[in-house]
Amino acid sequence: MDEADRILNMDFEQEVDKILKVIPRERTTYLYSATMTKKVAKLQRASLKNPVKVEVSTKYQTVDKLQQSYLFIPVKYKDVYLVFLLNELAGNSFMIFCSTCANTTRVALMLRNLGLTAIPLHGQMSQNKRLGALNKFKSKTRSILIATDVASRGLDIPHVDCVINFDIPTHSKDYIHRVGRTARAGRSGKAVTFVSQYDVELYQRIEHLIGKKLPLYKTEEQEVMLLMERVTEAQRYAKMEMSEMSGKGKKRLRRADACDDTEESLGVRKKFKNKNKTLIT
Ligand SMILES: Nc1ncnc2c1ncn2[C@@H]1O[C@H](COP(=O)(O)OP(=O)(O)OP(=O)(O)O)[C@@H](O)[C@H]1O
Repeated sequence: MDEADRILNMDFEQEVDKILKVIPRERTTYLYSATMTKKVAKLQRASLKNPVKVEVSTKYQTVDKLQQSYLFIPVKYKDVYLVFLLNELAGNSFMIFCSTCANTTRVALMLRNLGLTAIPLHGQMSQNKRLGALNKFKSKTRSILIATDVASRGLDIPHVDCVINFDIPTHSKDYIHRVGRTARAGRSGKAVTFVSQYDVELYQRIEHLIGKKLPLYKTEEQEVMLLMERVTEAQRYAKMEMSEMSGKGKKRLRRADACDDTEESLGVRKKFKNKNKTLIT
């Protein structure tokens, strides 16, 4: 059972029970995770007999080649700092994590309005669309994947250079999984976590979990603010596109993946495209 601590959560109760019913009682069960649960109630669900635990380390660790930092910024400037960071680190491929499907879509639209090749991936998309998004990112047709925690585990895409926690993870263990999407198998990578005035406690929990204090990602505020006007305009168009989509979604009889149509050309984007130059050249 891979990502066992997640699979043994009660939200997978029905699926796990179904599987346990059809597999042999006499078996060897292996549970894997970078963050294995110690909760007996959860482990009981895997029906273990005489369990043996093997661990690489007693504390949660991130790899040495992962360069981690954080940005402490007011919540209202998160978008502009994101655009700044993507420009500063241009040429890399990014995984950006958001906490909700709606924010994933919004950020993707906003970045696309600025000419950046961003694609969303979240749980409200059909499996086909999820695979499509993933393939575009894997084949480097898109250099920015914006995802919810649906993409925080298990994905092995070696070329990911940088993980950005745009919304801080609410469960600090998810931090370990998210940043583990880069610096895989001996490669190096970067992870930057956005910390707003509302995230301080959650951030402290993360530092406690990984057992180290991370450095601040250095930026010049004046330089970042130069982007404000263009970002504000891109936000405005993204908002219009979001409401255009929700209208469209209703017409389509609530298709589950309606909010993923960021790839389809919408009237709003066409109007905007001519006005705005690509930020990353
Ligand atoms: N012994 C090894 N030597 C070199 N590369 C390896 C070795 N074992 C695995 N790899 C490579 O490391 C990458 C990560 O492996 P894998 O996806 O199995 O990791 P994982 O521990 O399941 O990661 P996660 O749980 O974070 O998704 C893969 O590209 C795999 O080919």
